[in-house]
Amino acid sequence: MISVVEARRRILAALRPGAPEIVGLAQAHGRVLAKPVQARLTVPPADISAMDGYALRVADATPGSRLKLVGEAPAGHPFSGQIGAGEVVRIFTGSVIPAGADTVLIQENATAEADAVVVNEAVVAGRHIRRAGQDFSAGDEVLHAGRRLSVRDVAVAGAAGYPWLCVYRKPRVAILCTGDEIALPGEPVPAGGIANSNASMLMAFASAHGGEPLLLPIARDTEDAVAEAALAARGADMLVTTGGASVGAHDLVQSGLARHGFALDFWKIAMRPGKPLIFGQVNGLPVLGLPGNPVSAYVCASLFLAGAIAVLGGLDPQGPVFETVTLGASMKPNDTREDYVRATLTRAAIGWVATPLPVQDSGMLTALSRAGALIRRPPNATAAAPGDEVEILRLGLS
Ligand SMILES: Nc1nc2c(c(=O)[nH]1)N[C@H]1C(S)=C(S)[C@@H](COP(=O)(O)OP(=O)(O)OC[C@H]3O[C@@H](n4cnc5c(N)ncnc54)[C@H](O)[C@@H]3O)O[C@H]1N2
Ligand code: MOO
Repeated sequence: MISVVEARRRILAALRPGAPEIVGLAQAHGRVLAKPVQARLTVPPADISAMDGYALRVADATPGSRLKLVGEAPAGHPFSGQIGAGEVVRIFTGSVIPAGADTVLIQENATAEADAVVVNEAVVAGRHIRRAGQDFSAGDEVLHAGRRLSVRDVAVAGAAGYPWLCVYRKPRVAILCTGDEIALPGEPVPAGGIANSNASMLMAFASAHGGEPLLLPIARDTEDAVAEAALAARGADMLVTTGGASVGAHDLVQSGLARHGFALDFWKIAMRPGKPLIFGQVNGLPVLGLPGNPVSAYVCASLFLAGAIAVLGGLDPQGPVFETVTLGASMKPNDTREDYVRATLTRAAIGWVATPLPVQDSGMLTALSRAGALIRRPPNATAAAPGDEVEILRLGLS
């Protein structure tokens, strides 16, 4: 059995991002930039006023002086002339500073008359002026390729003059649930059967991590059904299966895929839950074979599928982010498998406290849903006591 770290390394090393595509700016949110954004515009485009008031020369702005009003320049309508000695132009926030002016007198510090303005407060040179290019200049690389675009990045690209962006395609994640006993939620359940919770869980998971989920029909426990489903997955960027990963006579994922020349990379990892994880390729399509137990499938998705979707979507490989918190209850020594223990996460005076849930069965979805974190127990970890430090993977919306 290989380690969790080695399994992640092998999966991520086998994946390449799909082709880039052009999408509208708002749709680019959450996508990974395939080409850098070089500003088409300079922002601000010229020296502009940050306030409503008057543009003038600082030398004229002595308190009590009466200056001649020679024009008005709203934002978007620059003053075409030049400000001379003793002159002011009415300006507004966003107005281009007229030629000849070197400062701004805010309107609260001036008295407006019909054709003149009286200065009430002294003014400092350059005050309230945003300089041309203060944010960026045309040609500057304002967003680098490989960046996952935040809402703020979308605003930067808009300001830089882009109506669309070139981003990596959302990875298409085909999801295949196997088993004679499962039925889609809402459909009649066979005797002794259960509702297929893995399908919707993995579809939501794939979407939350930037993928485009495609649900294949359930494959019953025959090699034929699995082989047929593998054909249906052609065109996807990854096939994720659940169930049929273990050693039972009805665990047919590998043998079904073998009909199409399945090239196994690894099977079985030193992890609990998630031991029977499968990874390989069928005709160049990466296949991640998750265990059927819903908790095992989820934990494997968190540790491997999230990173896989990220790489397929154009991001650099990166591991899950662990935090160190305080343990809330004692834990027994661990065996040779890396353990991911479902735990509640509470905020106390000492900081975050993770307390293992009493039942750790890998079929217990309610415990998984109540958990706020997975405690990572390294292989062969010694017994732990309340107050010890533990590493956790926080469980958020996904
Ligand atoms: N003799 C051994 N038996 C098992 C071993 C082992 O090493 N030796 N490993 C165990 C471990 S660990 C796991 S994990 C499971 C994984 O088995 P499979 O991937 O083959 O999964 P199934 O047997 O098909 O199903 C397991 C369990 O999960 C339920 N299931 C399956 N699909 C779904 C679904 N889509 N939605 C909800 N629940 C699902 C299924 O009904 C079973 O109860 O194997 C152990 N056995
Ligand atoms: O590894 Mo299984 O995934 O323990 O339940």
